[in-house]
Formats: sequence, C-alpha cells, structure tokens
Amino acid sequence: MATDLHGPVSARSHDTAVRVEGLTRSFDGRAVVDGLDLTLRAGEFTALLGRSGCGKSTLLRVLAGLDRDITGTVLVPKRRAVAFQAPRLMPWKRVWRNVLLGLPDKPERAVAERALEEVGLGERAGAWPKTLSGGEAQRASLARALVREPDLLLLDEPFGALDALTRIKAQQLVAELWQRRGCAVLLVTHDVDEALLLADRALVMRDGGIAYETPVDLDRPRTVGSPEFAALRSRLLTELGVEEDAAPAEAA
Ligand SMILES: Nc1ncnc2c1ncn2[C@@H]1O[C@H](COP(=O)(O)OP(=O)(O)OP(=O)(O)O)[C@@H](O)[C@H]1O
Repeated sequence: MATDLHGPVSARSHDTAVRVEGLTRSFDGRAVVDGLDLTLRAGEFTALLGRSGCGKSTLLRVLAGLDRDITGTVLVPKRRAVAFQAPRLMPWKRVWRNVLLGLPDKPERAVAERALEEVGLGERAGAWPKTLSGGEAQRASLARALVREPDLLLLDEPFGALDALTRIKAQQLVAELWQRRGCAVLLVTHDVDEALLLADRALVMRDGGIAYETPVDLDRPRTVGSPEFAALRSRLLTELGVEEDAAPAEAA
C-alpha cells in the first residue's frame, strides 16, 4: 500500500498511513519545507494549522504526488485523493463525468452516482457544474475524491470559501464520511475551531517543520465551548501567535 514518491514500494507497518522523514522543498533557494518529519496513522484525522505562507499547501501537494521536486523520504498510500478550496470542476463536463475524471479504468456512471449519493448529490449527477451552488460544487469535489476509495484523503481548506451554514454542513459531512470510510484524513485549515471539531490530532507548522502537535482528546460529537475545548483552542492560538481576543476562530 505504501508508495515511495522517489521510487519503489516500501514496506511499512499497517497502522501507518504516511511517513515523512527529512522532507525539504525549496523555491528559488528558499526551503519552505525544511527537514520535516511527519507520521499519520491509518484512519487518523489530522488537522494541519499554520500561518499563511508557512508551507501547508506545499506539504499537501507533495503528499498528493503533485510535486516531486523534493528531497527526503515520503511514504504514502497508493490510493489517495485530494480536494482543494476551489472545487476545480471542468465546466464542459457533467457532474458525474467530473467525478470520474482521470480514473484509469473508465468506470460507468453508476459508480459516480453512488459517490454523489454519499455526499447527498445523487440527483445532480447529470447537471452542469455551473448550475451547482458553492456547497454543492464542493460536495461534487468530495465525491470525486471518494470515488478513488482513498486510504488517505487530503483536504486543502475545503470549506474556506463556503458561507457559515454551508460550512457547518460540509464539516458534518466530512466527519460522517471519515467515520464511514475509515481513511486517514489530513485537513489543512486556518480555523482552529474547525480543527478541534473534526480532528484526532492537531499540528502546527512553522519554520518549515511541525513545530507543535497535540492530541484532540474530546468526545464526539463535539461542541465549541467546553472547558477542554477552550483550553486546546487557547494553546493552539498561542502556538499560532494569534491573540485570542483579536481573532477568536481564524488563525491567520
Ligand atoms: N510554485 C511556487 N513557486 C514559488 N514559490 C512558491 C510556490 N509555491 C509556494 N511557494 C511559496 O512557498 C511558501 C509557502 O506556500 P504555501 O502555499 O505552501 O503556504 P500555505 O501555508 O499553504 O499558505 P496559505 O495558508 O496562505 O494558503 C510561500 O511563501 C509561497 O509563496
């Protein structure tokens, strides 16, 4: 299941989804990711926080296999999928064709429809992307990720562009999908509350590495505002260098 981005499949333990050692990615001689180490357990939901420009998306792109201009070791599952803040649907293809886009074995429409049903969008399979709302387009993008049956789901601020209510619904959907599918999830977010509502573990990226991490040991379903939640939130905001009163939820 593990793929070494630099070459052959490598052995690793079954309870590890991702192993990264000494990862460095530079742009114009500047190391944005600098000797980073990271392990994600199979089935674990991890949130990745960090100030704007610290390298979160760069790390995600490397894990997705979209950027191989790296040094270090990166072991990831073969079955992995990514969803970005912008749904990136092809406007000239109907929704179901977008869901299947890029799959090698050309599955039939029913496969896309099942994934769309899972995100509550079964009835829009034949629609054109431009007729979808922002939240629906983001769910179509999630369906495109799910149809790949990933062991690792990479989410780069997938709720960032959604209005508050749609965002809450999308967060609940991701939590349900994660519990049903049991895949490892790495969620990049600016929102500390979102990280604490969803994740088993929160990481803070700084200076090219993981500068801080904490388990999020709260009962599910979670609510904002319990003393334990508030304590974790306060600690994460401190790590992010954000004044709690100045910015209650958004980290950067
Ligand atoms: N293709 C590229 N060419 C040059 N510099 C890049 C490239 N991609 C990223 N960078 C730089 O690397 C740094 C990290 O970018 P990245 O997008 O990973 O940050 P981020 O933590 O995801 O930020 P944000 O939270 O604002 O999305 C930034 O300074 C960015 O300008």
